[in-house]
Amino acid sequence: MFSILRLFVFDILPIQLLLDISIHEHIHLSTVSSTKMIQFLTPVLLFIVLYVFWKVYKTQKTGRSKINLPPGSFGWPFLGETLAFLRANWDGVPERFVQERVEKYGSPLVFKTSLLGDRMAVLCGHAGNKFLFGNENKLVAVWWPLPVRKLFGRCLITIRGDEAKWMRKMLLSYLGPEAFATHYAATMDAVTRRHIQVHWQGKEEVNVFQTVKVYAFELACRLFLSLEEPNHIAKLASLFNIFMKGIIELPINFPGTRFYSSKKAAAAIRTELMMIIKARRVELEEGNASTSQDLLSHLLTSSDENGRYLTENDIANNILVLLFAGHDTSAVSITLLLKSLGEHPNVYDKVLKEQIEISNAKEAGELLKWEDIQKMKYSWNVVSEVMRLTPPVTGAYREALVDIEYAGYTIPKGWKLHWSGSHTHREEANFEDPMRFDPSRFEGAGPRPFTFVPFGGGPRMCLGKEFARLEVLAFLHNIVTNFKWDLLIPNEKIEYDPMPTPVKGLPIRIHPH
Ligand code: HEM
Repeated sequence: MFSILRLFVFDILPIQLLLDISIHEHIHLSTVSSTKMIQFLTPVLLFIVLYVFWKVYKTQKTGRSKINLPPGSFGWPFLGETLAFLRANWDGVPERFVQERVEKYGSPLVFKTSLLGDRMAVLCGHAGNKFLFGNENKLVAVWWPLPVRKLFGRCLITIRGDEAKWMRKMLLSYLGPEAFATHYAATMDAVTRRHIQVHWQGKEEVNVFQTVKVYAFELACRLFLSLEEPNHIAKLASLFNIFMKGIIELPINFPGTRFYSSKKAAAAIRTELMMIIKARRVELEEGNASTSQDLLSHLLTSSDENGRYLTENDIANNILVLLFAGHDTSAVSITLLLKSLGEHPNVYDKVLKEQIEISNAKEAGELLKWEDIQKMKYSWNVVSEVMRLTPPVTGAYREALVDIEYAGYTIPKGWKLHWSGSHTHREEANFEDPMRFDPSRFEGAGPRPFTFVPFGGGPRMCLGKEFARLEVLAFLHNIVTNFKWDLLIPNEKIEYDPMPTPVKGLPIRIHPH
């Protein structure tokens, strides 16, 4: 967690840029004498001190300016209110940061703060979500912290405007509901069955999070790249674990830092992906692969209406993003789902009943179809209630493209904006008795628009929503029809790092039916 803090603190100062530029990869510290070291560091430190003073001056100046900024506080110099924000996450109640300020400033629709090293406006509640989701590319644009932008290169999440719209359309032609869900339900079911056979059957105890992380990665490798060979997947998975560690770190590209290792791992994954891409191109040309067998074939053979294709680099970078965005999110959702079902046996019984009805209507051994997924209504309400109480992605960020007038205040151009699903999902105004676990909230018309936003909304809504829905439901179907389970640590604490996970990974004891 301290790595996140360090990232945020350092992100305030462009020290990382300085270090990135001035400490070249080939300088080995051991060969530099201490005098030389002092000579080198003195101007660097001087620069930092001057920069710090300049930044304080600028922050205070903005605070005194005539612009009618939203209520709120920029907190401590440099740190802003990042510590309070992180503390709420560490305590497992991320919504507290927003709630305390909403109460303090008299229920505003927006308040100002300083987070992640930037001045920021937090837009509260469903009105804030509606405003941000509805103004993408007009008043606001998606924004990710520096290490993310540096590590991923040109891909969907690091580009904006028309180019991003085009790239999204290309990816959605595979991942969208019509294309994806209708064709890939059976493949997902087959992979899930195999996973359960290998990792669950014959076991007495399972650590859910560790196990479903393997499942989510294998599934993505299968559906994106048709990779099945266990050693190949394991090699990619281990590179991926190193890569993930640098995403929320100081972007110092120097041997020994996590960012450096992450960048190297990203380069190795890209090399691997490029080899797979090139081999596939040959297979497609020789008729040894089908155009619809997976995401890769689809992207290599699909063009837009003007005949424009994604480049091989674009494909490699976007597959990297999809593996990143779709890996832990699904694993977290499944883990929290199993936790809730372990805590609410009556809900488990109803889910089991629904899933057995679906199984009974099928031939022995027949795989799930899209129509079966459509029948899992109660099960999806349960998943939705789990994501309402503990959204795997607590919120996201945007950047103001112009000065924005909102709720009677001005949010200056360049400020960052934050929407918080974890706060909206627990507001009394949106959900009666919000802390109660109650899947029936999603029956009928369900929650009001913009009050339930686990996948975000608008043009930047989660691209993998259908993938995630299918994945979680296919897993749920197979797990409840095979097992019942007890939680080995009742009320296991959830920590956010940055996604919500039970602190011990949810160890359970499983009982086959
Ligand atoms: C339960 C699982 C998941 C949850 C809760 C989730 C949540 C989210 C949220 C909240 C966003 C929007 C962030 C924003 O407003 O900027 C997002 C974006 C995204 N998600 Fe997911 N996600 C999940 C699974 C997946 C999967 C399985 C994939 C890939 C197959 C995926 C790919 C993406 C991508 C590429 C974006 C960026 C879209 C863009 O910027 O245009 N997600 N996700």
